[in-house]
Amino acid sequence: MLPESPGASATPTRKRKRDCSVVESPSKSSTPRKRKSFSNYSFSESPSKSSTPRKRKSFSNYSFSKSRRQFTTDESLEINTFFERRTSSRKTQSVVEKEKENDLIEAILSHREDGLEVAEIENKGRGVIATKQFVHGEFIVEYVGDLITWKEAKKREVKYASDTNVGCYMYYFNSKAKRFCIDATNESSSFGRLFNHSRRKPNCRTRVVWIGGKSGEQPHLAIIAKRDIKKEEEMLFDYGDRERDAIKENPWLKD
Ligand SMILES: C[S@@+](CC[C@H](N)C(=O)[O-])C[C@H]1O[C@@H](n2cnc3c(N)ncnc32)[C@H](O)[C@@H]1O
Repeated sequence: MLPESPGASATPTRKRKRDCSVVESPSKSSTPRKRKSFSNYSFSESPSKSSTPRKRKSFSNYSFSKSRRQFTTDESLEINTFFERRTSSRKTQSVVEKEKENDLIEAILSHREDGLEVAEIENKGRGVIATKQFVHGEFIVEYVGDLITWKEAKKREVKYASDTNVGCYMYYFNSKAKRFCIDATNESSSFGRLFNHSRRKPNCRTRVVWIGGKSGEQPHLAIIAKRDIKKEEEMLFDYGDRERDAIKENPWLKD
């Protein structure tokens, strides 16, 4: 039995960042004395032109009175019209998270399975090896199988247990307050069902991804890189089974 790996049901935290729009503040050193109170003025020209000799300027929104040596201006205009408004091109955390989610959905729907091959692994039977590098957080493959209820899964387990030639490919998990199982017992060409277990040094983890379809939204299990993975490494995730009886029967669950 492959129960939900730690954290599989957890909703990723999304930290909100404040809006990155900034209004550039004026540089004090370049400000001529007589123009000190900016809040009363608005200029139609950009700050870069402020070094132009005064005589040549033709400001449309204010007039300069020589006698009083004061500017008068249309005060209804805002200070922002003088200072160039800059908007940061950096993405907020929520935008980055949304893009990652969309990438996962795209990878699942397109059945992405590249960069993997099956190999015989000592004492484990078949396993999956990386044929390319994966970066931390990258989608690797979907754990494909029948999506069934826990009740149905328990029934199937009884049936499978009666045949010693049938291995265990049931992945149990909770999501959105419901309990599910993906049964990948039937042989298929999908790599996900052949990932072996490691509790101590897993390089992959699972993540539940809900995708809408004809029959409504359904959970999918994406296997993603828990850290950077080198070519030739075996792909391993933590099956999460901590039950004493299960460990007694399958001592490799401890490793
Ligand atoms: C989901 S299958 C993985 C693919 C399987 N090795 C195969 O050849 O089809 C799970 C089974 O693989 C074996 N297995 C997984 N991880 C193992 C490990 N760390 N050590 C030994 N056997 C392992 C166990 O027999 C387990 O029931």
